[in-house]
Amino acid sequence: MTDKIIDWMYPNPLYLHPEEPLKRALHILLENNLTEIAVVENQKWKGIIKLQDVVQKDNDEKVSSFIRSCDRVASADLLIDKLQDIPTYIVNDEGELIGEITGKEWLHYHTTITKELKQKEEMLHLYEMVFDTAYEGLTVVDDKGIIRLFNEAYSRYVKVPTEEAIGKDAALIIENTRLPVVLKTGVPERSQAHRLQGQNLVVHRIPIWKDNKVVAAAGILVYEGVSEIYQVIDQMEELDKTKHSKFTKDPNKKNSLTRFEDLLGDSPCFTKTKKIARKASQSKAPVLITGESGVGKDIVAQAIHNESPITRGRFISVNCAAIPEALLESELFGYSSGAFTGAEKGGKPGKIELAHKGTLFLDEIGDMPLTMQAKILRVIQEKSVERVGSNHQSNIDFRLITATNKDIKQMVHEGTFREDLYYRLYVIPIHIPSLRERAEDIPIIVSHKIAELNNEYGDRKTIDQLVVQWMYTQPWKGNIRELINFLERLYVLSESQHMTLDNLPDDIDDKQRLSSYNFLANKKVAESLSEEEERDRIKETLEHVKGNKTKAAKLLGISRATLYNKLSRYTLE
Ligand SMILES: Nc1ncnc2c1ncn2[C@@H]1O[C@H](COP(=O)(O)OP(=O)(O)OP(=O)(O)O)[C@@H](O)[C@H]1O
Repeated sequence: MTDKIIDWMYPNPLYLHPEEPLKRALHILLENNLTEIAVVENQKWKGIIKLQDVVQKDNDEKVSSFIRSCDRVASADLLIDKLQDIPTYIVNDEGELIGEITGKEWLHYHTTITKELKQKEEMLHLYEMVFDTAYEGLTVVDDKGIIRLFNEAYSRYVKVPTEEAIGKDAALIIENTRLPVVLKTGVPERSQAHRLQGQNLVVHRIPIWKDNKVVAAAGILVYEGVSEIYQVIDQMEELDKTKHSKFTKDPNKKNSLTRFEDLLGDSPCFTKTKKIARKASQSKAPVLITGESGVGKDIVAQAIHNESPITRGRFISVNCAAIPEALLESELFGYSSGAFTGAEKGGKPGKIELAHKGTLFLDEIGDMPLTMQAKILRVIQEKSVERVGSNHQSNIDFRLITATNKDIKQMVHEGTFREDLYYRLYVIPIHIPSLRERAEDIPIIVSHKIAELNNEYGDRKTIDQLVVQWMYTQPWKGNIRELINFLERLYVLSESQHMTLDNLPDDIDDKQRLSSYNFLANKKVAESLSEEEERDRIKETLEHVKGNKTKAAKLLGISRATLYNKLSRYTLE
């Protein structure tokens, strides 16, 4: 409920027609204990008549002769606390009477807000108590770095009384504080070691974003002493061990692989996606993951497999768009020896066979040719597979995850995707929202990526808040992949330790910028480049990363294999 009049007014006010006799007017006024009443003709507001004007008059006279104008008229959009007097008549833009605020509505509004205020006060008191009695040191600084909140625990750590700290610049009160840096960068710094009063502590520094701007930052000192971390880590390892034994999985098998906690982002829409994916991992039902390119379909599929207590085999991934149609069948089904000229002796198992007891991930399923769709459908129905050139059927048991950035339902309507297969795949649909729809996840992704890069390059670079703000405004058509490629490029190219907007290349305008960064991943851009231009861009990228092909492929947004192909085509090796 807002404070607007529309939410509080009485929508069916009493009124009279100008042609009605005073007799009726008097009757209504006296019966309802009113001193005035509205007059309306053809729904249009005409004014009011007052009891004092009509009380001694001839009862057969008409209401129209006694209408007075009245300035207690307001629109329904006005805030109720702006009203000067009651009763006030609510009239819309067409001049129609649509409600009124009398003493009754006014009282209702006031008792409600008083109650709400009281509840808020109680909540505030509760927050204050939690804040003050928390075991962790908590502080909040405003956008200028001035301490606004400072709890008892924090006061103990820094040995400055709370009253003294409040209102002071954090840099003067907290030794080596990095809260001003977090205010500047807008990027959270979690679980960082910090030395305070000769004591090693672990701190979190969290920027608080509002309307695309950092408005404050919170500092949290989590542990009394670093040694406690080791105890916590030990406890966590214990917990992990019991979890693995419960699921009787090989604890080393999937440890280094993607898990749900590795999926960065806690925006409401992405949290929902993760929740569905987590549930899906506990069953064997087929999953169909949809979402634009680069949103994380592949890693969500991996997390589902890795967290599954059921699929103990391998995660086998096949990109249906990347394999030429002629090879797809032998890739998926394998072949027997002598199936065709050049076939390996003893034959070769296909990806479906390799996924036995594990997960088969068919990426870009929308690009699977119709003939192959029929064959896959048969495998799903019969749970058996036959290698090309053999008539031996092997039973197989696998969990199927498919992904696409196409509208498969539309493809079914158009007849390019089999309806029966669609319904086999569409059991648990998981949609991953685009980065545009969850821009609030950008800072956490940036923070992780920069920490990773710092680790990799043995550096301590930071990023300016304006760059993060600018990131909020970008379309990120290539989603997370584009964002992390962009960050890596910015990191590598920036010569200063603090990456600012100045480090963005200025030879291209904003719109082109991002598509140019991983230009080869973007089909349209790649197609529009001449061979010479493509060669130059690859050469330039390789020079920037000092010949490191893995990094070059990442920056270009292509696989290493594609990069090698291009290098040999352009004789750049
Ligand atoms: N939530 C996330 N947290 C961390 N990294 C992510 C997240 N989502 C995606 N990524 C990273 O972004 C890149 C692209 O992700 P992925 O390959 O899974 O996308 P995709 O939707 O399968 O793309 P495509 O449709 O082009 O195959 C990968 O490097 C992946 O690790």
